[in-house]
Amino acid sequence: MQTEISTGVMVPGATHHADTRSLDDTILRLEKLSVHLGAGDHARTVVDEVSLTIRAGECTALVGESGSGKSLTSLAIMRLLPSSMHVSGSIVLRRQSGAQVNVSSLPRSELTSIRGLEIGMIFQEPMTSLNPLLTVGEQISEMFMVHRGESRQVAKNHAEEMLVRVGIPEARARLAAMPHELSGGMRQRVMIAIAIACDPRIVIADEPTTALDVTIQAQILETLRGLQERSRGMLFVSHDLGVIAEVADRVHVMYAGQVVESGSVGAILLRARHPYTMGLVASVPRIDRPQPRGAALYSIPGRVPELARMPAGCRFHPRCAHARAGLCDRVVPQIEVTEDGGEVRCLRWREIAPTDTLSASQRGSAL
Ligand SMILES: Nc1ncnc2c1ncn2[C@@H]1O[C@H](COP(=O)(O)OP(=O)(O)OP(=O)(O)O)[C@@H](O)[C@H]1O
Ligand code: NI
Repeated sequence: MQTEISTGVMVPGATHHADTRSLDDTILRLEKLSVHLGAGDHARTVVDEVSLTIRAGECTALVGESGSGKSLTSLAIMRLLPSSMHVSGSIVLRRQSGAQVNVSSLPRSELTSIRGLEIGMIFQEPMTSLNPLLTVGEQISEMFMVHRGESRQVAKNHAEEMLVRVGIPEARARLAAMPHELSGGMRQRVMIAIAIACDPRIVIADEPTTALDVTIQAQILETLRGLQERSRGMLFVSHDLGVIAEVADRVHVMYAGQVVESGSVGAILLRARHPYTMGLVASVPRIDRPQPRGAALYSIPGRVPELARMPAGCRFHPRCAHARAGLCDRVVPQIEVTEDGGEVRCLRWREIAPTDTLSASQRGSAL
């Protein structure tokens, strides 16, 4: 059932950022992208009408707990979903030629002209995405040989340049290294080199630093930030709002397959409106507010619901301290646009929004 009670402006879909920037900055736009699993009576929607924009020079982030649909959203863009899934909605890509295509309806034969060339992808675990039997030089060179038709020697020189660009020392010698001879951080740099070799205008990074220790994580984030200065746009996926705060310009918070809030990174961190976002913010360790020794960080009680047992009304209501019986357990909240151009999917956001999320979290766990 759809909502009949409105606490504010109702907006179908999530396409109305109060944004003054030129539309020409847009490289990729998801319009109500949904991912469906299975067919017939057993069909389930695992990603539900996600709309977002990736712009040149900007990093758009997806954040949310495990199982919220972040990876499926990025795999859908790359057309890498398992065969048991299909999508609805559109994935509009402005190609380097200027032509617009809907990636979701592109014939398979044209996908090689998108992957690597228009969109590069970096995954969490480089060991599973790198070929263990080829040197890193061969794997980077292959991008130039396949996509640009370069000779082996020219491609090798370009591969060396890429290693330098992603901060790998002794690049010439490293070309001959096998993936297992490199540290986790170096392997992730190789993955980045492969992803950006053909200068794609979009890079999708799905948990690119999750497998790395904190120091290396910071270095990789620094490298990724450096790559963004140009006309490239990034989609950055992470469950860690602390990492997101370091790289993102805009943030979309996902819960149980839906975007529940979006906004600038500043608005999300300082003026979260959705109780779920407030919980995520309160669970980020803060350098300027050290935890008392032995004190655990706040964590949101409960778990993300299973697909087969999606709660009625607001999907978050069973975990929400602000949920009101008779309302939140009955009425499905729609996306509403906030005055600062953000979006929020909560029936009570106007009543509960604190002036400052930090003061809310400082008050303790009472969200
Ligand atoms: N191949 C699959 N078959 C069936 N269900 C799947 C498959 N892959 C993912 N799912 C389900 O879809 C939902 C979203 O998964 P997804 O991997 O996108 O989550 P995520 O937000 O990336 O989580 P994580 O932080 O753990 O990577 C989950 O409930 C998951 O169980
Ligand atoms: Ni994931």
